[in-house]
Amino acid sequence: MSVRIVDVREITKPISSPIRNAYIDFTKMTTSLVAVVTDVVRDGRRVVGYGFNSNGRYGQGGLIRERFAARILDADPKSLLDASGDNLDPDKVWAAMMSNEKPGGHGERSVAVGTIDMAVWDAVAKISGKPLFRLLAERHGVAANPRVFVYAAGGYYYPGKDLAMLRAEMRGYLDRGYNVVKMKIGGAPIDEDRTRIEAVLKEIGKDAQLAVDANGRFNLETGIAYAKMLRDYPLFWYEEAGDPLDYALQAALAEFYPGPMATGENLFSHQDARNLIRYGGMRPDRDWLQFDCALSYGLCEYQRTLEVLKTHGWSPSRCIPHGGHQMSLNIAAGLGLGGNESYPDLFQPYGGFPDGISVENGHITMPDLPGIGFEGKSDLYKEMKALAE
Ligand SMILES: O=C([O-])CC(=O)C(=O)O
Ligand SMILES: [Mg+2]
Repeated sequence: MSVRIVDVREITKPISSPIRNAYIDFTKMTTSLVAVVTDVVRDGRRVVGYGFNSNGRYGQGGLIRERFAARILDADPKSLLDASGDNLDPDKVWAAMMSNEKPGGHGERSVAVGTIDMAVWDAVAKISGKPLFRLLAERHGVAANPRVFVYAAGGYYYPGKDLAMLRAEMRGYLDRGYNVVKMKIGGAPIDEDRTRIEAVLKEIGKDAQLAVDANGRFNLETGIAYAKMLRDYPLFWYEEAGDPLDYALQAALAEFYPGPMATGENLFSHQDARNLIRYGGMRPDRDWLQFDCALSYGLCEYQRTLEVLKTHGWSPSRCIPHGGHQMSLNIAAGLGLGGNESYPDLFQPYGGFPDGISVENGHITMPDLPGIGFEGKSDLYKEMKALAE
């Protein structure tokens, strides 16, 4: 059977909203939607793999069109196949994309590559006729676990939002079955953030736990001041206190914050992840790693990151990726991650779960849909189909 990538399409879509974290607002946020079109037909339909670049970085149309899609389409189709010749080899497609790219200084090419890589894995799993999480578990010789922990991320700042609205938002997440919720900090003075945190803790009581996210805003002094304030509360985690690349700051914070900390969503390669593990003082018994494959060269690279973690004594169960997309849900279910982020009210239609999947006791159960499962989410699939079918 011949398998050939006949086209790689990209369109940049808005995912804008008036929300703000401590570092950016999302009024102009976009994402790249990508389709990898193959010549394979399954159940009477052409197999198309889809991907998008999570959130927080902008659309990558320029890089995708000028370099990464072009290299795939220029490659000898046979050089992209696995040993059986019956399917694509994601690592070979990845290598074709990255030919003539120097190491280091990852910039945003990791986002462009991660977006295409998601679409390639979607196509590969669809050609195999399997859900991606089952294909991954088979490849790694581990048992898949379709039940995945998810938490509700929100608690953003936005114009006119008062404590009652913040509390109502968090109550809404509990009502939908979540038992861990997340809110932003660092976008207001520390006393105001303390009041916001206390309001949320009062609202959620014993029903749930609260994580807080500073989005890399703090210098060492402010990060420590917040650590001293936050350690009064039983938080699920204290996230991204300082600049994502300031490993010494992250390490210093551990002296002031005995509770769990989380970071990694803005580290875009296995080399950066390794530096965090080597120099960031992260503690494998309690801290959390949030690398998002869509932003960081995709699942081919994420598997290398998991290898790095293993070498340094970290379990994949300490990873709860950023981004709230179905790709990371598949990795979590297939390779035993600790769970995945979700944004119940944001970044639609891109984030979230297939239709009919509900959160129960902070977990969802993956349906057995071929590929990543985008076809099961009708609002998202409508956008995807318009690009390629
Ligand atoms: O506000 C953002 O950029 C998203 C974020 O940090 C998260 O989901 O952890
Ligand atoms: Mg974050």
